[in-house]
Amino acid sequence: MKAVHFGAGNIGRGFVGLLLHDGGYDLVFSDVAAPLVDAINAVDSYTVHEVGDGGRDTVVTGFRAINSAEHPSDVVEQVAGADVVTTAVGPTVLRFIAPLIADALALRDPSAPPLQVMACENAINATDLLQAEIAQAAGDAWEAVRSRAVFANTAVDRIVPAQPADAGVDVTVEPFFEWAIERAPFGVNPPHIPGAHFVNDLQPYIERKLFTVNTGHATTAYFGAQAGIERISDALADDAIAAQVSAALEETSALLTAKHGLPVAELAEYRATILQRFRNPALPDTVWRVGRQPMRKLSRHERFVGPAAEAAERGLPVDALVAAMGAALAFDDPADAQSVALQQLLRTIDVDSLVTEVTGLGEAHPLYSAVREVVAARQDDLADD
Ligand SMILES: NC(=O)c1ccc[n+]([C@@H]2O[C@H](COP(=O)([O-])OP(=O)(O)OC[C@H]3O[C@@H](n4cnc5c(N)ncnc54)[C@H](O)[C@@H]3O)[C@@H](O)[C@H]2O)c1
Ligand SMILES: O=P(O)(O)OC[C@@H](O)[C@@H](O)[C@H](O)[C@H](O)CO
Repeated sequence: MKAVHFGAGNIGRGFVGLLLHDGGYDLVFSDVAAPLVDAINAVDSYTVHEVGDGGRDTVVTGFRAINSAEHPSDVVEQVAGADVVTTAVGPTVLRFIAPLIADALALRDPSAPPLQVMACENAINATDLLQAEIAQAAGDAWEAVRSRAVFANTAVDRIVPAQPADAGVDVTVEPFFEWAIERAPFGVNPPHIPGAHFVNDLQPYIERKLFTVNTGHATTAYFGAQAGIERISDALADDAIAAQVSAALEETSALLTAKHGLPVAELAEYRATILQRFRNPALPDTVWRVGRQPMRKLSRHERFVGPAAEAAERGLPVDALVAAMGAALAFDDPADAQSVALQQLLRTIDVDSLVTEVTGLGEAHPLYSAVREVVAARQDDLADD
């Protein structure tokens, strides 16, 4: 069995690749970072180090990497003959890999079992997005090739921090992981991924994950950055920040209960586990990694505006989520292109244009005025500087 995984970065090597290896797949990583591709091809194995309570080392073997920028036709050929394709490139990069998958479907033996495609990104229905991009790339050929692949949305959860430059291909991760995958698209032939679980309805899983793990993580990062703290575990050790994070997560949990009927006690336990994971002192995770790309994180269906908008529509509280958005607006990392762009927008466009452009909220939305207030406050702060 063969799997092609796009994006040999932190989660790609430290989680998706690891579980595919455990499932018995020969692994082909595809990436555009030449030094990373070379480093992967220079070794026969790499180690995933789990740090923290119960952590262990696992050695991954049976892989190679292809630079898709330099050798796109090699990647197309590998995908055409693969059983599984996964991605962990970031939701905004899916459109760049879609043409390769579209070309591979055109090349694929029509009598072969369908290629099983799963995007493993932090976004709602990322695989649907990838499928739409592949359809667009295939153009008129799509109808003829679409039956050669099946597409399943997934929710992946494991904290994999940025790796030190001297780590080589090895990856340091937390011990916890969860991978929920839609069952229906595979019929009677799901991929063999030990540790993953297949579910009938992914929406509660992906929303519980994105609106708890990622909302809480980002809230920690943005308040931590504002307080001049580097590490996520240190930020949560600050009582005031921990209280802000808990308050934001109580709001998202209330929404998850109202929307999906998730039990209150179960969500309280889920939140406690997550906060414990963030506090893992052995995990060298930073506010800069977790806060990266603040404009993506502040967009309409993401970890802040997504749950806050639905909560506001239901008359549920949103104050803590809006406060966290205020902290996100102050995230100022010169090394992050979106942070730089956001600070520039805050300085140059009017408050209503900014709310609409960044959050996608219309003026009539019940969340609009609260978000407008934190944007205006941030603009006032910048004007005073
Ligand atoms: N790190 C985590 O804790 C974690 C956990 C769950 C989900 N995720 C999600 O996984 C995705 C990747 O995150 P990450 O932390 O591994 O980031 P990362 O930056 O470590 O890895 C992304 C990789 O994608 C590669 N890439 C960029 N463009 C590409 C292209 N066109 N083709 C092939 N490869 C390309 C990059 O070179 C990089 O190696 C994101 O969507 C993220 O939200 C991350
Ligand atoms: O990857 P992002 O930028 O969407 O979010 C940053 C972190 O919150 C994220 O990578 C988490 O570590 C991960 O989602 C845990 O499963």
